[in-house]
Parts: sequence; C-alpha cells; structure tokens
Amino acid sequence: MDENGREILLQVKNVDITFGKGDDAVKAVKNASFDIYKGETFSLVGESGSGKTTIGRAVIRVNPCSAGEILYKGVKISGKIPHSLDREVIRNIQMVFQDPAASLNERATVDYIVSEGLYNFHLYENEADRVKKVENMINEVGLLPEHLTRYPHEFSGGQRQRIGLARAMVMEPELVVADEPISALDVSIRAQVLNLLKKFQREKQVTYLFIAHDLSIVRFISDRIGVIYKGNIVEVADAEELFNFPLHPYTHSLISAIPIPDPQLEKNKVLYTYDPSIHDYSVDKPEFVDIGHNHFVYGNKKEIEEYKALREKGEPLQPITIRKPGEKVKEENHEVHFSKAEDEFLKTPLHDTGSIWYKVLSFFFPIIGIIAAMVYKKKQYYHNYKACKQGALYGFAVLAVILLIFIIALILVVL
Ligand SMILES: Nc1ncnc2c1ncn2[C@@H]1O[C@H](COP(=O)(O)OP(=O)(O)OP(=O)(O)O)[C@@H](O)[C@H]1O
Repeated sequence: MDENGREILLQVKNVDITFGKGDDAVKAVKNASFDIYKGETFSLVGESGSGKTTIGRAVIRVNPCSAGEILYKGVKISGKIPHSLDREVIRNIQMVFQDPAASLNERATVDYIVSEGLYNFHLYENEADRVKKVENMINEVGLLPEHLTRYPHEFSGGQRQRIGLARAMVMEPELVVADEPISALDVSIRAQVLNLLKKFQREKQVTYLFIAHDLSIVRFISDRIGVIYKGNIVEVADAEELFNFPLHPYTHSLISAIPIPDPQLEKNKVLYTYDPSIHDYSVDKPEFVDIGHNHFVYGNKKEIEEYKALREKGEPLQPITIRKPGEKVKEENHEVHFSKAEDEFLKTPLHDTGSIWYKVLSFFFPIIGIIAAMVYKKKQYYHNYKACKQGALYGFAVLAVILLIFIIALILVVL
C-alpha cells in the first residue's frame, strides 16, 4: 500500500537494463522507477527505441535487469526466483503484443492458442470445462465458437488481436502488459480493441501496463502516465495532472504533437521540438524527484526548483501554441511526430468508418442513401458521407438504366 492507501501491484525500482557487453553494451533503460496500482491503467509513452518494450519484457521476466529490482505485490520477481514464484508470475502477468500476426503460432488452431496457458497450468476441471472456458472467452472478445477450429492466417489483423487478447485474458491475469496493442491495426478498428481492453478492466479489474509511442492514444484510457526518453523516465503523473502541468520539456513536445481535430487550428499550430542540449548536467546531476501532487520529474536541482515553482502557481500550462494568421514561425519547430494514418484516425469521429455496408444499403435504397449522405456531410462524418453518396449514385444510375429499358420496351410495344 502507498501512503494514500492504494494497493501497489507492481514496483519498478531503479532498474537498469543493458544489452551486450564491453564496448558494444547498450544501456536501454537507466534507473527507471515507477509503481503501478491495482486496477489502474499505467501508460508508458516515448518515441521508438526509448526502452518501453524492454521494460515491459523485464516485467514478464524475459529481459534481465542489470541493476535495481522489480516487485510484484511486494515480492521481488526480477533475477533468480523460486520456480513456484516464476510460475505464478507467468500466470498472473500476461502480455499482449503489437503485431498479432507475428505473436500467434500460425500452425496452431485458435482453440489451441487460447487453451495453451490452460493446458500448461491445468486450469480446468475436465475437457468440457476447458471448452466452456475457451468458448466463453472467444465470445467475450467478439469472435464465434466456430472460429476455434481455424488458423490465425484466416483472420484479419483486428481479429488476430482479439485472439491475442483471448489468449491472455483466459488466464485471468492480474496484470497485462499491452505493448502497442493497436499500433499495427487498421485505424478503423483501433477504437474497438481499446474498448475491449476497457471492458475487461471494468469486468475483471485487470491492471494494465499500456505501452504506446504517442500521448494522443493514451490520453483517455490512462489513469497515470510515465514518459520515457532514451531509456530515462522523465516524468510520471496522473493523466490529468500530466496534461495540465507537463513540466519536462520532452513531455511538452509530445503534447504539442497531438493533432487538434480542428483543421484550421492544426494548420496554425506551432510544434515544439525537444532539444536535450538545453540541460546542463555537467555538475548539477539530475534525479527523478517527487514534486508533490503525485507528480515525478527528472531534472537537476535548479530545474526541479523551477518545475516546483511552476506547479505551485497552480495555473495549467499551455503546451500548445497557435500561430496568429500571417505570423511567422521559427523553422526549427517543424517536426512531424505522427504518421498519416494516425493523424487520420485521430481526426476521424469514432463511427465514421465509411463501411462497405453504407454503400450497399445506399445502392439498394438510393433516396435514403442521399438523405443519409446529406446528414453525414452536415455532421462532418466524411467517410460515411462518401460511402452513402457513392452507393446512392450507383443506385440511381441502375434505376435510370432500368427506366430507360422499360420506356424503350413500352415504345416498341405501342408501335
Ligand atoms: N535484444 C536486444 N539486443 C540488443 N539491443 C536491444 C535488444 N532489445 C532492445 N534493444 C535496444 O534497446 C533500445 C530500446 O528498445 P525498445 O524495443 O525497448 O524500444 P521501444 O521504446 O519499445 O521502441 P519501439 O516503440 O520501436 O518498440 C533500442 O536501442 C534497442 O535497439
């Protein structure tokens, strides 16, 4: 328990993770420390190569720590541990991977993939009980029992991620390390997988260590957020606190990179680029310090004093600057952090999928299709608008041809 009476499920304490030896050694994680409370979603955010996955893999005991320790419910699980504890960790801490295609055994049926953990830990009374557990889980992730006899390559990316989720959740884990679980998915199905993760949390009180490379995705799903830059955790705070008071300049840059849904504002937004050379750590060495409000920042004494003073003012900081019309911006601030697909996803309303069904229905009922298209246009659901318009136009074209044939036939009969 911490001083606020919250139960701490996982503690990462001063962890270093190094790959290789001697001159070739890469220190991927440096003195990382954070706690994860039971039932929360703790997100770890940072650019590619910053060490997020390395930490996630250390939590599931795949990567060894070269210094520090990881505690699960107060018990050390890093380094050498008894076999029984190792099994407990494997069962209770599950991982969901970024690439569902690579993380599922292509030669095994879905039934086997989902059951594997149950077999390894004998978590069923008899065959009927196993089948029941697997079928229930496959239903819970939105797939059907008949899918169980199929192989992963027969599914779409989103469905494969659902299988990966079923494989993890059937074990009834307490902690799930979700390593960029939606990054490899089509933009239109990312929200569905996020909603599924949330549903499991509501119903089964599962705790998440959610790994992502940008803040926009984690903003609305996280209780707390840790920001990592080149192996150093630079800031940890409650999600609201982090967005209101992004004290470390790297966090500032990540927030400024979040696309604004209004295209006009987005066009005039000044992107803030993080320049690590602003820190002078030659004498005054940096530390990871609790500045109050459950907020930790990495900095030297001088910086920490400045951060504390900013925080104590209590006025939310404005990490996003919008350029006035005609105002010039310094060239250095132009760095694009988001892929086009992510941009698109974040600017698109949740149900604006432009699904093929809008086209099909509009084709058969073109008048309704045109009305729907007008409504969607007004609501700025452009994908749905385009689908309805296209379907309705084809529908009208087919009707016109039928009418023409009918008129020609009528004329021929009359003559
Ligand atoms: N097995 C390994 N051997 C050597 N270096 C490694 C290994 N795994 C990771 N690294 C290095 O550790 C650093 C952190 O990698 P990591 O995969 O944790 O980053 P990440 O933040 O998860 O990035 P991404 O978002 O691209 O997955 C990188 O420099 C990477 O090259």
